[in-house]
Amino acid sequence: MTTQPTLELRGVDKSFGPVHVLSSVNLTALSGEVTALVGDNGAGKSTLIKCIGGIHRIDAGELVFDGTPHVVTGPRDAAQLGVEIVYQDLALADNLDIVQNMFLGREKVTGLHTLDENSMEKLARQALTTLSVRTVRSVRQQVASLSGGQRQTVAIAKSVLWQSKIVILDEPTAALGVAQTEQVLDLVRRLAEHGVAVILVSHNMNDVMKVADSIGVLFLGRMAAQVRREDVTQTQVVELITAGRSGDLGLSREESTGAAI
Ligand SMILES: Nc1ncnc2c1ncn2[C@@H]1O[C@H](COP(=O)(O)OP(=O)(O)OP(=O)(O)O)[C@@H](O)[C@H]1O
Repeated sequence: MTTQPTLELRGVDKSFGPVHVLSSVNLTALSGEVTALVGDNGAGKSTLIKCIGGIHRIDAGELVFDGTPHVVTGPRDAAQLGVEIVYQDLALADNLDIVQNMFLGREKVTGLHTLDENSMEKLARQALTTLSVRTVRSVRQQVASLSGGQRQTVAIAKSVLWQSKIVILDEPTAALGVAQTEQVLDLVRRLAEHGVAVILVSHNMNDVMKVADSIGVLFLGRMAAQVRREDVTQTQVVELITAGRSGDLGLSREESTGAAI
């Protein structure tokens, strides 16, 4: 039985003027799975996620959501399709508390046109509970007082609150210590277990091998291969990242473009 991907990229091209950044990129992300997106500096990862998030328009190819091709016209359009990107710098407002951050720009109001604090507080707490988050003491805590791991937790829980279908995490553990990294990786898995298609952009091979179900490797703007995690060793993934091919896998750069997952 084949499962319909939540997101599929088919032959995506993107250039900036004369700079050809993405060439014929294919990628598949399934609901309930973590799809890692890896590649060396400048391979095109950020450009790719910005294309999915509607920040860049693709030049050619298709973005297919739940089986239907869609021209993503901007970030708002992407959000309506259920895409949420959690950037490394998080874009949380330090001077606001957790509830205010989770509802920023999308506040709930009562019939009397006042902020519905009770309902927002309840929903924020529910989102954290859904992900079994126990590290945050109060949803009324100011974000400035949270640790790096707790901030990631809030940013990820926000995607649960807004029922995102595709959550793209950009280097979520880059600034974290060992214990907090473990907590965030657990959270990434739980997010996928809730049926979200998670795309994890990471340079950290330990993280990738620990949580990914599938790994897409970009090499100089081409998808060198997308492979199941259980079918590869870390060494093979590193080879794909650095050389665009892995002899052991029998995948050449040309042959493997769009390789089956
Ligand atoms: N707006 C732009 N104009 C011109 N070139 C760009 C633009 N954005 C990205 N590039 C180029 O596209 C290539 C891919 O960059 P991108 O940031 O997508 O790579 P990356 O894989 O995310 O790298 P890193 O891991 O270092 O963040 C780079 O050569 C970069 O210089």
